[in-house]
Amino acid sequence: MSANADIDAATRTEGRIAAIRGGVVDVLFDGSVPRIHDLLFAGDIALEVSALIGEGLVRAIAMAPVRGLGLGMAVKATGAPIMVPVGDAVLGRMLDVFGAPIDGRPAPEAVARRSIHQPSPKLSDRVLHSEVLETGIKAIDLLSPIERGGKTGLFGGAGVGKTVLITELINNTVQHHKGVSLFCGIGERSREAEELYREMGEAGVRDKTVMLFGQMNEAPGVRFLIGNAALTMAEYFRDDKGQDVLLLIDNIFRFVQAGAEVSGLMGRMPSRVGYQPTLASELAALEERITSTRRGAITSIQAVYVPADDFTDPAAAHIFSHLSASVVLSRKRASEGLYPAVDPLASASVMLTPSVVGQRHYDIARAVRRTLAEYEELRDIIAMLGLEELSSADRATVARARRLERFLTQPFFTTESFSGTQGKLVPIAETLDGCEAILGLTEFKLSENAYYMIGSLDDLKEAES
Ligand SMILES: Nc1ncnc2c1ncn2[C@@H]1O[C@H](COP(=O)(O)OP(=O)(O)OP(=O)(O)O)[C@@H](O)[C@H]1O
Repeated sequence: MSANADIDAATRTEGRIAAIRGGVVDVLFDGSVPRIHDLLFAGDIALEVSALIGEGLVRAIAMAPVRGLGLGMAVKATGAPIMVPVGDAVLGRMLDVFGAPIDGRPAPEAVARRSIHQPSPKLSDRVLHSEVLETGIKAIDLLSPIERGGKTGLFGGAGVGKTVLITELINNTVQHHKGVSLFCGIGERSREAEELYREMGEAGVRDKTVMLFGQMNEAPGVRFLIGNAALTMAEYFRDDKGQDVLLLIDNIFRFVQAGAEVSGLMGRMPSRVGYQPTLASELAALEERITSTRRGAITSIQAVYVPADDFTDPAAAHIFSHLSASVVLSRKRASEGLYPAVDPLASASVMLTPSVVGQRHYDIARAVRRTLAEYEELRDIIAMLGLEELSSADRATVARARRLERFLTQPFFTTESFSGTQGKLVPIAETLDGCEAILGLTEFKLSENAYYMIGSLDDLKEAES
């Protein structure tokens, strides 16, 4: 090849649209061909290269509705992937997948930019913590303690309280968190984004928080990549500044769903239950970046929508396998008004061992679970024969279990406006004392309802007097 041809190829970075199918655009380059993940522009519509077909043809995903595009239109290759701003300048801001502001304020100036696609840390760089992040939420701290530097999932079907719980966790933990917090909204309602931005401002924590949104009205490409954009910013705080990062994601299921949409648009054959064949590797690529290294920790809390309340759903099952703690929200509890609707038998955490939480906590948590499990078994008998047919020991178990169930409900700060009850933060020591006292009850002077929506047992005493 002559030197001339080389120069020619390097400068000829313009292609033409060869096909448009939904949000997928094929572009033909007759000079140098862009690489995977390169950013292209057709007018002002951004496209990300996601497959190289051969003979100059690349397949790209549109990051916005493709209205106005036509065959033969010119496409510019930028020669680089999507780059987002990193650094302290993004703190206090609400940004999109390109790191552009969506809070109505000017773009952060003079900032370094990094590609949203980064490898995950090497296995040898990763560290394991065995420290618990206390949330002040009784049911979680007792039964499914959150690992500092680990990944926790909040699982639940539609409308069982995932968003309320994640907002409450922000309220309870962001203020006390020493490092920075990052909120990543994927595929949820835009209204929730606005509410959160306002709440963060009111709570006075916006200055150490970054909020990124790729909401449900946006293109699948945006929803698919917004998590990567958030992680690039989180990695900067972890690796360059050595800070601890609290990463909240609502909702990681929407990432998998966006991947399925992209896969369908790309013409790939779907796999189990209609999901993309690449589900496991796509999810692992994102989840493996959420790790703690010697330089800093990323603690992530991820809301996980469970389609049709089916926990065997491939997306839910795959997400589950990446987590160190899972808080499962149950529809049955929500329908009984037992909020937060944490299912005590299905929720679990690797932190719940005597060596991490201590023998007493471990024993109390087991006793609570056992009592509730026994009550579950007795429910059928009660339904068929009535409570009177039970032995007095079983009746006492039922009485204790129903009081425990109610004691594990809690008024939230974030629901004050519609529940009318003041929110309560309960230290784990008081949760343990309360559960221990209820487990030891032999006489039941107070009604079950006395235990409903209180903080610690001290509130009970107030109600008594
Ligand atoms: N802790 C709580 N206390 C009182 N009410 C609650 C609580 N959690 C949830 N709710 C009720 O349940 C409703 C749905 O909660 P939320 O929006 O968090 O559900 P979700 O699981 O995120 O739903 P979706 O899948 O639709 O996003 C709330 O609007 C509220 O009425």
